Amino acid sequence: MSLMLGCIADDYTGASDLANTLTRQGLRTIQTIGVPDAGLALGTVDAVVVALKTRSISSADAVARSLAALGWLRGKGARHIMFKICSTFDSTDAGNIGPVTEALAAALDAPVVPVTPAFPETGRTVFQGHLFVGSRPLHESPLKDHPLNPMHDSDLVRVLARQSRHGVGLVAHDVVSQGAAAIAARLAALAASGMRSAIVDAISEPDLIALGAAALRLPLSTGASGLGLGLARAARGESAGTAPPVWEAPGGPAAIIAGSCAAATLEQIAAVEPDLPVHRLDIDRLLNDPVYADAALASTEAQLSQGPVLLASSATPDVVAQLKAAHGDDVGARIEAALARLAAGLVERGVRRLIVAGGETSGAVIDRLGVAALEIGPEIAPGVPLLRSIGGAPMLFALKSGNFGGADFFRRALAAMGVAA
Ligand SMILES: Nc1ncnc2c1ncn2[C@@H]1O[C@H](COP(=O)(O)OP(=O)(O)OP(=O)(O)O)[C@@H](O)[C@H]1O
Ligand SMILES: O=C(O)[C@@H](O)C(=O)CO
Repeated sequence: MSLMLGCIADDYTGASDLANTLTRQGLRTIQTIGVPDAGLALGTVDAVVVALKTRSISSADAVARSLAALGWLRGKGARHIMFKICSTFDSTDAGNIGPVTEALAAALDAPVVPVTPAFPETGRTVFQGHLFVGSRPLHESPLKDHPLNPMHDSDLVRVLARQSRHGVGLVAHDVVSQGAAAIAARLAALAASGMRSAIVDAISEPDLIALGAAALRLPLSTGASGLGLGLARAARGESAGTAPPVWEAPGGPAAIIAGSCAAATLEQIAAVEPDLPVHRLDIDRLLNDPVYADAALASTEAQLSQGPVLLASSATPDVVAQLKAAHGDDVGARIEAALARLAAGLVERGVRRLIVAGGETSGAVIDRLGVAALEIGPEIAPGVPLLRSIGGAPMLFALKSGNFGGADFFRRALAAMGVAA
């Protein structure tokens, strides 16, 4: 059986966000962690999202890993490839959205690649090539303070052009609003004039549905979950979707690990603090004192038998800036590794329901736990589904993108896992 859609995601929370959207649009979807081993039983699926951790690595590595994922998806007969990026276009001038898109396009012989991070359900819209987060342009949103890739330019044609070897065009909203045929004609005209990719405006679901129909005729598209919605609608027709599965909650305690410093995550931690133990980690000690992590784990043990526990490195932009100045630019990666070790320690202590906040943090944790693939369950919040591991003793997960979810996200996620907080 060939796949309707083969997707390559540049981080793990982004992958589960896309898998959630595809599932809700009626495509049977699974998320794999990296390129699967030959032994992974796929079952009958319409779409596979291969989750990579390539958003913040060197562009050469990101290209190599994405091409490996492409090779596997083509082996499964994927009819269209979507490269899933962040709805806030998280990247630097060195990449990786441009280099990976161009490498995939070359491998697929794609004449032009439509690119849009629009995801109106979570407030991300693109108009005249400018990305808005809610009512603010990207460069005035909290993304200007991101610890790994602060975003200082809202003009995505300009941002993508700085990362690309070929010209970048724009399919503006006046064209998008005329529907799929008009979008396809504009993309073909841009290709004829030498452009190899184009930012596509989208401010609403009808825009995304029109874009999906135009994009599906091409071999490759790049975007966030809104593009996924459009592609799924086009691939699947007007299907009402499949009912989300109901899973029996595994026994064992629940815990939350937060490595995201996004404004939404900070608010979510504060909101749950009156109801459960919150360990705000001392980053200097976490990075430098070999016994600190063990002591932190030991102090959670008695608490875990009473209810969920939250361990957080999350900090405000001023504290993040101080830590980067004191420890260097790789402080983020070192914190991720420390949080992943803590997550493994929690699992050794019986935790079977785990919520992780932050895409890079989720990548480090899921890799450390050796999860091979994930099934997609009911939606907890827009862009965040409940997940169940495939292979081995099942665990439940929620992998939350930094800026997703309302103030009560952790309570909702725990409830979805059968835990009262
Ligand atoms: N106190 C801190 N100081 C500096 N960096 C931190 C601190 N706590 C966490 N970090 C790092 O900040 C980065 C946060 O990235 P992560 O992707 O996990 O969250 P996010 O960007 O909010 O989420 P997403 O990518 O899903 O939007 C990680 O590299 C993490 O280790
Ligand atoms: O698109 C988004 O915003 C998310 O799925 C994500 O990728 C954040 O890491």
